[in-house]
Amino acid sequence: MEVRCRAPGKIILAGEHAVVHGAAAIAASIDLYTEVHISLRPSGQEDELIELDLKDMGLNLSWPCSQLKEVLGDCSAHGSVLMSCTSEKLELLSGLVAQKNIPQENVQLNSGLYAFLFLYTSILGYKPGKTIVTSELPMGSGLGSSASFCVALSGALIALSEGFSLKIKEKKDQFSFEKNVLELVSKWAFEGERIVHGKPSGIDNTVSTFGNMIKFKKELKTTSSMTPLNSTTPLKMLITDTRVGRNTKSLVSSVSERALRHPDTMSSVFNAINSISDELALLVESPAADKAAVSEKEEKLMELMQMNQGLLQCIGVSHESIETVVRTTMKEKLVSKLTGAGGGGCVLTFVPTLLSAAVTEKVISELEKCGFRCFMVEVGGPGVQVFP
Ligand SMILES: Nc1ncnc2c1ncn2[C@@H]1O[C@H](COP(=O)(O)OP(=O)(O)OP(=O)(O)O)[C@@H](O)[C@H]1O
Ligand SMILES: C[C@@](O)(CCO)CC(=O)[O-]
Ligand SMILES: [Mg+2]
Repeated sequence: MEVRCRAPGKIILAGEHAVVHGAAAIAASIDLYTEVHISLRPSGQEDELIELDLKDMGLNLSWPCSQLKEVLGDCSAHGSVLMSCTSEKLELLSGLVAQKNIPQENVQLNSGLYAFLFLYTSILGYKPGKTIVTSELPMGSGLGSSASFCVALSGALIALSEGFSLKIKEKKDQFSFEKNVLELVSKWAFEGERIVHGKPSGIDNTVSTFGNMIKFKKELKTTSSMTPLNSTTPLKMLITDTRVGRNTKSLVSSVSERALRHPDTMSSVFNAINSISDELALLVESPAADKAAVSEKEEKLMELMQMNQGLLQCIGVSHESIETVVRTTMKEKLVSKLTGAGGGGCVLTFVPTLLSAAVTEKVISELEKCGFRCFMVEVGGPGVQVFP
């Protein structure tokens, strides 16, 4: 039995970090994917293994099923029985990963490996199998690499878990999950994200699962709310990867610490970001009948992105490299903001409909001279997809 599943990365148009503290945020999927292929091996043989092949990194790891069972104990694994990783279990998982002597330059991978072992054994138990992962997303750069990894993995595992029927999509060589199964995929991925991030809001796994553009709000006491948005005009975004490494977990906790030091001030900033997301959601869905209306809409959108970037700087998650992108693009009156956790990573630049190709090329060339990598993305494609 085998299955292939892919899930997209994302951009956040407004509201990152504030969303962790209850503000609304707007995110959209992009056309860069993480793909997970799992083939199960027949059980009951000797030397059964759970293997993980991280193709992009050239890392091939495996754990004997018997060892995993001995360390993690018996479990009644099933895709429909959602569970969280306890701190005791995380400790056991870290022991299992530590034995693999991961090269120092890949040490940031550890949390992804804990998430892999947790999701695999919680959903499929100790069934032997080989998982191959490839990704088009730069890892740890703000484009949701962790969420797309967790969503693609959870999707593939659930597709292989007993009792889940997949619906064949008309005319496409592709399967889709029923809506309630999609919700389950997103919830499992959230449990994986908790291992990677510590305190995720859930926006990244939600947009990677459902795709398109969403407005997301984490209700502090109950569950989260997700509203799909229908953008009436195409949004073209230039992404600049500053190549400055950062880690979402530590950036999220640095914002929480600042919020503890200045509760009233930070709460006002989060409220302001919430208003930006509310306004942006209305704006993207508002009709724009002619060129003048499109330009007016784009001006407003750029202003909102600019204000959001200012507030992100104010909560301490910008970075010299991000400010360089903001200044460089501003020379051509283009607005940029960080996306995802900030601290380096990727920056979004809105590309207005009427911007000439010559100006776009000039901006890209200046950014690349700074050592950054630029690429265009399609905004708002499909979410998780599963292939037989
Ligand atoms: N393809 C992958 N294979 C294994 N682990 C991965 C993969 N992609 C991401 N990860 C895990 O996720 C970590 C990066 O997650 P992190 O949340 O810091 O960045 P991001 O998701 O790219 O950005 P953001 O959360 O700001 O959108 C990696 O260090 C690794 O542990
Ligand atoms: C920084 C953050 O707001 C977005 C990361 O893409 C964290 C989260 O919401 O989980
Ligand atoms: Mg992440």
